[in-house]
Amino acid sequence: MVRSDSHSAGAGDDTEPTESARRRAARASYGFGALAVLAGLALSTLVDSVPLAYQYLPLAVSVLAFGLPHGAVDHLVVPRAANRRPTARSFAVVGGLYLVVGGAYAVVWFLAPVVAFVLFILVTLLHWGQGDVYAVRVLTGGCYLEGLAPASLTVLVRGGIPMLVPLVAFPGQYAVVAESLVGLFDPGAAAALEPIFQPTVRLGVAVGVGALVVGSLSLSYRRAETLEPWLADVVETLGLVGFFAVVPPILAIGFYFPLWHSVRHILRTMLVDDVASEALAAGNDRLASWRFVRDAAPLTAGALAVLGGLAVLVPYAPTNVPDVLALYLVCLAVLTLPHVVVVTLLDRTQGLLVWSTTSG
Ligand SMILES: CC1=C(/C=C/C(C)=C/C=C/C(C)=C/C=O)C(C)(C)CCC1
Ligand SMILES: [Fe+2]
Repeated sequence: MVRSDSHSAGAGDDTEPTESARRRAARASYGFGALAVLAGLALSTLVDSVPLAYQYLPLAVSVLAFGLPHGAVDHLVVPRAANRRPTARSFAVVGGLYLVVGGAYAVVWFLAPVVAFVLFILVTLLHWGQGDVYAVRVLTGGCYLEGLAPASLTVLVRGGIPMLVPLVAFPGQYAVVAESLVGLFDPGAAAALEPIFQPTVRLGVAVGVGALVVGSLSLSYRRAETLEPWLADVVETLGLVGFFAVVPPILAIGFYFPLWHSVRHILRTMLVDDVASEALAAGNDRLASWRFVRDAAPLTAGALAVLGGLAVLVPYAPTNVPDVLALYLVCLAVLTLPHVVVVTLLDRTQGLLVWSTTSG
């Protein structure tokens, strides 16, 4: 099931991008990440005077820029990573997966929106954590994440920061967003979430996230052979904690989702695409980007059709900007569950699945 070269994520076979492509991707991921964090921090100093509706702007832009498109090449990535040509069958498998898993989860939103919302937070936590484990291991070269314990802790830390720090720091806005998502299906139901916004629960969450950060970074420190990747991990982790503790969450997620999570995944898809990877290695970012845009365009349109379908089907159609963005988030939720399956298969194909590594 797992190839023998799994430790080095496929090093030495011809599906592996050249080292210079990987380094260029790493630099781009740091650049966009720093942009997200610094822009968010800079803007958040002005945010008190900016109407809430404008805080939704970056999230709205992510519909077309990076966010929604980042999953729109899911039908191509696994065959490409395995050095196979995508076939009609592989398209059908991914299409069927989206239909069955996404469809079933959409039904949960209609029948039990509070359960669906909590699931959304948990799935996002695992998925964003999973994405950052890839980035730390492959882009930053953090070999210390091989093995179940350090990788799982880093998943929880990197995904827990965007999903849980805002709950501690901005419970009011968190509750408003939760209400607007759940309210598309059942306006009264969100009251069931009230306990999670209580001070004692938030204190527990804060202590838990703090312990995970300290535990995870100390374990990684002990396992790191060289200090540099670990230091980069520390800077990113603490930078994200500060970012989500200070920047109001709608704005924060609006910067993080496209410019951090999505950009990193898009770079990953470029590295498994021979043409884009060679272009990156040659410094031809335009060609690499064009390949991605071309590959992602059809299913980005498909995702917009899902958004349109949901707009028609939800019992309480959106009437204002926050509700439209709530609808977008529900659409993301439904598309993300099958996307997580594809990314997990990609992890497995690249020998990065935490429970398939043999060391540690
Ligand atoms: C906007 C927002 C929230 C939730 C955002 C989520 C859960 C986004 C998920 C996006 C995904 C899964 C993208 C695909 O990779 C919170 C945390 C409730 C806090 C208030 C602002
Ligand atoms: Fe993703």
